Amino acid sequence: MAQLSIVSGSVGLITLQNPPVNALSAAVRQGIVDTVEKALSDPKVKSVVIRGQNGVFCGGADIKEFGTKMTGPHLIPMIHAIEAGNKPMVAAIEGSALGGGLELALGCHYRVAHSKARLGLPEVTLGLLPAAAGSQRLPRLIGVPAALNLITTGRHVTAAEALQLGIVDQVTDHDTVDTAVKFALNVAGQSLDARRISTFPCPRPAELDALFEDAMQKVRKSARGAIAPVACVQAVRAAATLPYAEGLERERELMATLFNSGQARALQYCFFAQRAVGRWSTPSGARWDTSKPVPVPKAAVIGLGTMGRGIAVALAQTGLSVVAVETQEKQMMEAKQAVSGMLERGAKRRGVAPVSDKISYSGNIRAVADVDLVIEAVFEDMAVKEKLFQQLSAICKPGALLCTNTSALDVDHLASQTRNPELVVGMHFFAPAHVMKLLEVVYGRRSSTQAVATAMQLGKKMGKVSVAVGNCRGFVGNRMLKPYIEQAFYLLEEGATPELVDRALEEFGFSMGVFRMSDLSGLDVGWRVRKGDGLVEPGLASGPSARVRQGRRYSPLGDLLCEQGRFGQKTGRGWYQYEKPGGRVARSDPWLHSFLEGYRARHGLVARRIDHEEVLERCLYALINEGFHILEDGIAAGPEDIDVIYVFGYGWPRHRGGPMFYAGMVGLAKVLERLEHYHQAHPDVPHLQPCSLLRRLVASGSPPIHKWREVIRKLHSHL
Ligand SMILES: C/C=C(\C)C(=O)SCCNC(=O)CCNC(=O)[C@H](O)C(C)(C)COP(=O)(O)OP(=O)(O)OC[C@H]1O[C@@H](n2cnc3c(N)ncnc32)[C@H](O)[C@@H]1OP(=O)(O)O
Repeated sequence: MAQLSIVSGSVGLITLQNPPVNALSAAVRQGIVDTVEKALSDPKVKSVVIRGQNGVFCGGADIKEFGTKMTGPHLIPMIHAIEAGNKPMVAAIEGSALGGGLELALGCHYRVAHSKARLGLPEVTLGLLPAAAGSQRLPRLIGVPAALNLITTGRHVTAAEALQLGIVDQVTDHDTVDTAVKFALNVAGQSLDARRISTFPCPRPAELDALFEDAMQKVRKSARGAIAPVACVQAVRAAATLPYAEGLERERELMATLFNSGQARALQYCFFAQRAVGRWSTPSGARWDTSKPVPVPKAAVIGLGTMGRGIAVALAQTGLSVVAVETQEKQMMEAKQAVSGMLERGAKRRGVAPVSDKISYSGNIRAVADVDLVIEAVFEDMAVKEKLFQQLSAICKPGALLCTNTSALDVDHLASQTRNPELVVGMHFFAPAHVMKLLEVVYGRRSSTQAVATAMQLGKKMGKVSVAVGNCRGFVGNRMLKPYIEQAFYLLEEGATPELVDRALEEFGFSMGVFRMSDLSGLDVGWRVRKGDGLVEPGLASGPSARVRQGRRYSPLGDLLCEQGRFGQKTGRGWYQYEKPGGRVARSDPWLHSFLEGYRARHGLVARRIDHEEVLERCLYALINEGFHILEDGIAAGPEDIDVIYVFGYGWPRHRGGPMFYAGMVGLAKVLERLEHYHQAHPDVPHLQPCSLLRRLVASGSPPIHKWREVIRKLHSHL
């Protein structure tokens, strides 16, 4: 899967052939070994250009091969043979040169890149390090600080930055291969002594120890328990402190540890899961590859609160004309200012001009008459939304899609308020909507294939990871969050503190524990929902019935805090205390601790010692159990959809793969056994009762996650 031809009389042109990204599969590696050998031994060939087919240099090692038995030549000796060869080798980089792709290019003596190319060593994002000598060559080429930055973050750099850093020798706007061939003709016959990066001494910055300590501290802080970034620092340190061959050996050892870690498997699973959700399907038979989205040049956002502002910005940044509607004057004034600030900051970050002219504002809902798609982001109240959908149905042009940004309400009910329910879907964004990558596209019973396809495509255009999900209370993300939060409340009743619960979850890898998160998003949000559900009963201060609602265990702790005006960060008090309303730094609050003691005393609850293991098992397994119910109900098409939603929308640590992948890693039988144990201890908590799909999976031998769909399919065919 690599071909050699001779061009311009004396240049050997090697073309990697493995679409779509020319990943370095065993066949491609063998092809490179063979063609390089041929080119080096052919007296007609004076210099060589290596390029990739179809405008992509190389996307790196073939990730699909990672879980399989290694066959074919190894990358390190293959790249070494290129570097050690006695004819100049020039990498012609178009599209991407990532991971093993860039390492291959670093083995070449020269690199020419197209101005639109992207280069990087993203192995860390797959739980690995650049172990085809990338961790040893890159610091020798561009210095330790820059190499540390690229290798520990995995970020892709533009060709311009690569030139500035010294990764490439030339950038062109013209045909890359033609330019590289000319380059190869020019350097033919020249000495290669100064071009073999592995022979370069690694620049040793002053204060080397301090630099690495600082780098280590930084990655430990941001890695949230991921081990690959730490190993990356160690590998670069080896480059800076050891001779090349010893550094290479250290790279190999570190890689072996990472490769066999569950984290690498989890991160590689996430890579493919993120792509799998794009191949969506619905129970009605609608599919990504057979449905046709309609173009959406003009959209409207209704309601310019926090969510509406973010959505308007995200749409404008995608290039759509946006009509932003807000009926309250004060809110409109604040929104205009906030939106223009967001657009300016976004433009500055991306190095482009702000797109303020893309948004027009109106206080009149009739302004949406000619748009192709409306996203409603008004107050989370069914009566308000019902009325709005009735109005939209009358105002909008025929065929316009009506989307709701509700985070939990019934999309079918909203659709029933319109003349064309097939044009209604949910587009559930996450705050801040112009930043967060996740979008849940909620199809209702009557949503047309075209409506789902259009919302999915718009999400993709907006740079979102869009997941198609069915309609139910809370959809996927928020439905699973409910039992998780509920367990956290129960743990407080039983003797835990917010600090203990949050610490356990943050050590697990969540960006924020449940109580810090609740303080950030506002306790009043859940309070309003519980009120709407008829769960809040302020009169019931004590006695056993105070902790039972609608026939099941209920914790009124959140309601009690709200009754005290403790809404979290915005009021300066919640589960923690803050320096002032709007403060960000959570501090332990003695008031809260004595409040909890008083609460337990009032309800005859005796505090017991609760450890991190119990916090994790109860909170996470309750959430996972709900995930199995969601699969059983057909609300998510597969476990990947749930995992992507949790990783991109809920701060689930990516190196743990998502809740469903994590359940598989822990062992489904263990998850089942612990749920049974906790349900026995808390029979009044239905969320702890193991889902029958989990039982069925365990009974069928706990198949690997990619086989779950078969079990689910069988289950559905029996229903
Ligand atoms: C040791 C480890 C070493 C030496 C490594 O090299 S590890 C691999 C390092 N490389 C990467 O991490 C790059 C991964 N790929 C990407 O970032 C992107 O795919 C891309 C920037 C190269 C292209 O992006 P895009 O154009 O948006 O396309 P997709 O991401 O959708 O990918 C298209 C299909 O190609 C599959 N793919 C991509 N890269 C690889 C790979 N390295 N190995 C195997 N398969 C790869 C990807 O899954 C898509 O497949 P489908 O989903 O369409 O089936």
